[in-house]
Amino acid sequence: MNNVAIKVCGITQPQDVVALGEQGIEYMGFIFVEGSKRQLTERSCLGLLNHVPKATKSVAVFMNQSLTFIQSILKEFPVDIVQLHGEQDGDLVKLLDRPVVQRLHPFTWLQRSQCTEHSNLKAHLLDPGAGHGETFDWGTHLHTGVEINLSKAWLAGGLSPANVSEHVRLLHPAVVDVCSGVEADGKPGHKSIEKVISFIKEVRGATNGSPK
Ligand SMILES: O=C(O)c1ccccc1N[C@@H]1O[C@H](COP(=O)(O)O)[C@@H](O)[C@H]1O
Repeated sequence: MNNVAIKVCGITQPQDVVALGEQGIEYMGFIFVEGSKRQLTERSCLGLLNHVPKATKSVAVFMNQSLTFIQSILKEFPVDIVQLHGEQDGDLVKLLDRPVVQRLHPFTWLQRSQCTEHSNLKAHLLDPGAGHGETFDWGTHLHTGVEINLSKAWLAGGLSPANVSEHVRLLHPAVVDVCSGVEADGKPGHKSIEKVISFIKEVRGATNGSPK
């Protein structure tokens, strides 16, 4: 089986960036969504990006925000990838000068016809929710006879150390993306490194060891 890369999202603490870097996480996500419990400001982000190792790609997450706002953040913070999480964000993909990961609800992705592709679209992120740990019942759809190939897609939605290996074995995504499932109890934006280590172990155990 091909291996699967890991994105840990919703990081707000410099010490978490350092610890996740030491664990060799491939993608780290920073949330600029207004109203999110993990929302970063221009100021709070400054101290975070400096600690991201070269081998790790940084991802800035936006949802239903203006092009002007997104560009103003990108000007200050040279992140590698933009994640557009809103259902209404499709038109922005081609206007950004960075690779874009575009979130789609799994139902939308399964209908395929609605998935317009642009040259800077890096991947679709299949997620039924927005950082609330909401899961999707992929099993039901796998048994309808419709071909499901997630090998280029990123997968999120309530992933955790307890369920990630079954998702990897069942769906073989390119990247598994986790936010709330590896947080310290009752502390949104603060990662539990024990949970992250256990998540990594489950992902690597379900594949061959290193990322794609
Ligand atoms: O985490 C948030 O607060 C958030 C807010 C708005 C849009 C996206 C958000 N998080 C993203 O949700 C997925 C998965 O989250 P979870 O593992 O189900 O909790 C991840 O891509 C985050 O970037």
